[in-house]
Amino acid sequence: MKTLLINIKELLQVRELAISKVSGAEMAILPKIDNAYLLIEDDVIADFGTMVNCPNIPVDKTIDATGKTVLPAWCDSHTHIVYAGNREQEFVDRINGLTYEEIANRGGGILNSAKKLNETSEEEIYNQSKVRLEEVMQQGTGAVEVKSGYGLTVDGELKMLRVIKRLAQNYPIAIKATFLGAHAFPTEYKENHAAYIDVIINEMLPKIAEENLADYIDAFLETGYFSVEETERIMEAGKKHGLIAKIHVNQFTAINGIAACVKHEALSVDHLEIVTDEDIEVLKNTNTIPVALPSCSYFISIPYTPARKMIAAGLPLALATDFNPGTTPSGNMNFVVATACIKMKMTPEEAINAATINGAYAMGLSQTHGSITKGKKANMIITKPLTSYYQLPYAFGSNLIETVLINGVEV
Ligand SMILES: N=CN[C@@H](CCC(=O)O)C(=O)O
Ligand SMILES: [Zn+2]
Repeated sequence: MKTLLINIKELLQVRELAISKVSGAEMAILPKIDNAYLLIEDDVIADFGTMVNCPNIPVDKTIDATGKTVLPAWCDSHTHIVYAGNREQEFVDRINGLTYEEIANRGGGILNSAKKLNETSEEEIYNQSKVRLEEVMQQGTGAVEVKSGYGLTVDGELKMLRVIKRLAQNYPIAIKATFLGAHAFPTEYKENHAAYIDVIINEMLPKIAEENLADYIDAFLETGYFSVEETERIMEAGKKHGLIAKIHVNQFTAINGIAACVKHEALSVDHLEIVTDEDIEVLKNTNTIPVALPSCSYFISIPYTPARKMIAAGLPLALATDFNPGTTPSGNMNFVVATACIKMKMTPEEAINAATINGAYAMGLSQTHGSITKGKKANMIITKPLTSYYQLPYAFGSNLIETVLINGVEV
């Protein structure tokens, strides 16, 4: 099957050579071809260039993209798409003055979602989650990481990971699964953290490895959740089962967690709303990518990740949604890109790099996703006619996407 896109006004994120990520000043550069064509063969990008060199070959389908922008589909490297029910009541409680922390201390928050998840059947969780997955695909996401972490019991965590596996089998979008048993301490382990960590390491992890249910391991490294030492135990145990770390850290407090993640060669450190100079220093010249989640900052009114400071220090930065029922009930990467520009002062070029190639890197997919490169998956967004790609973050409330292709097929 051959599909030819012609007359593309702007073809963005064109990388002749596959790169793994962009860092620091490189993030301001978004290579593009004006008046371009792009050839898709089956599920991969076969060729692209300027219209003057457009091949005159028989194809199965031609898409005329006059006036439109084409760019790689978003790569959302941090989500909790699989959950049961919602937390609308906590949303209203926060409007009425309670904080996220106060709600969590009353048994709400993650423990509220865990209760709902353990009371809901696997089939029902699958049905609720697939609606969200279908929605984010329509919004231009072509690769996504999904975490467990609302089970907090052996059965609950396995149930979540099996749902993620089933979604990966049934949908064309690339899905990476992350085991987040260390998301919160269940009430019965509140006074005995070591015992819950033993359950994670000795009961959950071996079963997850046996069924090959996860690619990565995560923990909520935060004051009141998992300490640096506890998270180190989790990362070490994960590594023994071949699971690389991607860690929630520095959401509310900076407690030297990032240094521990770098020491354990984490692929990514995510949230980073609170970042110290030492945290930035320790990330320099490492393979660990920081991931910012601006719609979480927006939704629960916490600081935004200091992108300017991090990029000025030469660091790479990825953007992701954090789609979850508590702090970010939205998986819309278009909103994330716009909010990064509006609130974090990232340029459109930096934000698009962060949401495509760097997002792909943050879930180990940059060899196949995140740029317009021959041989990569034909995952792309075709916009409505735009004056320029600046409109994507500028017109933040408009749906500017006309078509989404995943593996070369319209979704
Ligand atoms: N911070 C930890 N985990 C999620 C929120 C969990 C929840 O409130 O359900 C996050 O990334 O924001
Ligand atoms: Zn999260």
